[in-house]
Amino acid sequence: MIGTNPFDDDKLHEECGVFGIYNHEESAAHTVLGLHALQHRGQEAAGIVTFDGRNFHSHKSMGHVADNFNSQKVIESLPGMSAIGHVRYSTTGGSAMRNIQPLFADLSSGGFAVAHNGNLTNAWTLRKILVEKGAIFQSTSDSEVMIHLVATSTYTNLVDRVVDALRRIEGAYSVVALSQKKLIGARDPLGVRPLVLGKLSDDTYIFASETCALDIIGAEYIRDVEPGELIVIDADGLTSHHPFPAKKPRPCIFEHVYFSRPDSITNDRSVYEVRKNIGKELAKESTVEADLVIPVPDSGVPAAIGYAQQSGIPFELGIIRNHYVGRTFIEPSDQIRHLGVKLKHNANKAEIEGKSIVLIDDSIVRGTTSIKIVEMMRAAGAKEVHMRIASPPTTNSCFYGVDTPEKDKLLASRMSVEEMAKYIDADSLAFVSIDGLYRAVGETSRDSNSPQYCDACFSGDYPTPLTDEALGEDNKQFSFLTD
Ligand SMILES: O=P(O)(O)OC[C@H]1O[C@H](OP(=O)(O)OP(=O)(O)O)[C@H](O)[C@@H]1O
Ligand SMILES: NC(=O)CC[C@H](N)C(=O)O
Ligand code: SF4
Ligand SMILES: [Mg+2]
Repeated sequence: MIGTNPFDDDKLHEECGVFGIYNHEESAAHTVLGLHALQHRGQEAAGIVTFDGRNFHSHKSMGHVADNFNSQKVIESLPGMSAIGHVRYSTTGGSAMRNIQPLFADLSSGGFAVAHNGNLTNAWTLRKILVEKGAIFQSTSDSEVMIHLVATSTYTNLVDRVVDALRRIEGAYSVVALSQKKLIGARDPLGVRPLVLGKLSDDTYIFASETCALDIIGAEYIRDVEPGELIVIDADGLTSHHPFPAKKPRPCIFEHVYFSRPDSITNDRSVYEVRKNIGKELAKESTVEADLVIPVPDSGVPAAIGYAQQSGIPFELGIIRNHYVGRTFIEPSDQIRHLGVKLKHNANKAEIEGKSIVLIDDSIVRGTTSIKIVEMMRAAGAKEVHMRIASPPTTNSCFYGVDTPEKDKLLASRMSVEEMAKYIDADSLAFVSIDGLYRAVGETSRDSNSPQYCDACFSGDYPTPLTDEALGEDNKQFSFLTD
């Protein structure tokens, strides 16, 4: 027997993207496009489940959407007028075939598929209870707990059973679910992860993690699914439910900093505008005399534009990015990540040589990117290299569906800002303040009594109980097949 803990891998973790469409002749093809637009949220694996009025169909694959859903044969294997899809970056349960979503099960009420973005903070605790009662789990993913809770709920109607299941889970979830008759979209009571509602025609509805997935299929953005809201779409149209006690929302502020695509609207705000605002706040808080503002592409670009506009220092592309390399933050080993930074960025020497530069990046996580980029700028002849970061120091891990490694691997949890500056060999280093970040999203400051966003990775203030985490690793051992 192999003794491992299914909820403890040392893989890197990030986001996922979800998509759902109801009542469209080309539901699978639209889902492929939607997932392609959400590819930045998860590049490990992708999956689609459709329903054709009689049977469910599924295609899942490790890797990118464009590489695995690119043939007519695959699309034809997914017939039906409704579909849900998922792009995955694992947070709980390894990067394995059996953890690819949507997850599917035959319930007493019929087929049921679920796609989940987020991470449940009591998944292990619930799983243990369910296994003791005889549940046979098929995956090591936290998301599967939801299916078992729906399956074993004593309510008779499917929507009640879903609500019953969601009431028992803690943590973050934006889910889309598909049954024979219904497409369901739901967001956790705090609305930590995003989910939007769109429309293609009078009775063709769409759910997606971000509005960029609506744009790609020409759908109209209607509104965000509200925190704590569950929307059911079926032959009778759309019904909205608010089954949880009302809470002040705490959407993830890191979506604005890094995760969402800049052309998306998240929490009613343009991600691009917010990123530019963060750059402006950063310039106000941490001015420096320099010849050029240089973004660390891609994610540092909007903040660098804001910084340049506010400071009046010219903006130049001093680093060129190779677009055929994925996001380094989410590559699956330290070695590859280190190599990734070199493969990905190159100095535009002609611009850099002899200049004092302000480098702008959105975040420092492990410091892998910063250390290489500063070194690269110096090798290209930069006179001075000042680094400015468009988020506060990332000092805490995320338990809500985003890859931040264990706390001790986060550079800012181990070092002061001065120590980090030395470590990355920058002439100066500064981060935007937490209030500066809140100003950038339109608030006057962070309300410390009742924060408007989840910002736990900067503040350590987790908005939900961390039930599994509190048990400690030693108490969470399971005998389990490795992924
Ligand atoms: O301190 P680190 O551990 O290096 O992580 C932080 C870096 O990772 C991300 O970029 P990434 O290269 O992943 O993606 P991007 O191209 O979207 O900016 C982020 O934008 C930072 O640049
Ligand atoms: N990043 C995510 O949202 C992942 C969803 C889910 N927790 C999984 O690991 O599959
Ligand atoms: S801990 Fe950070 S990354 Fe995670 S949900 Fe909260 S703000 Fe977002
Ligand atoms: Mg980056």
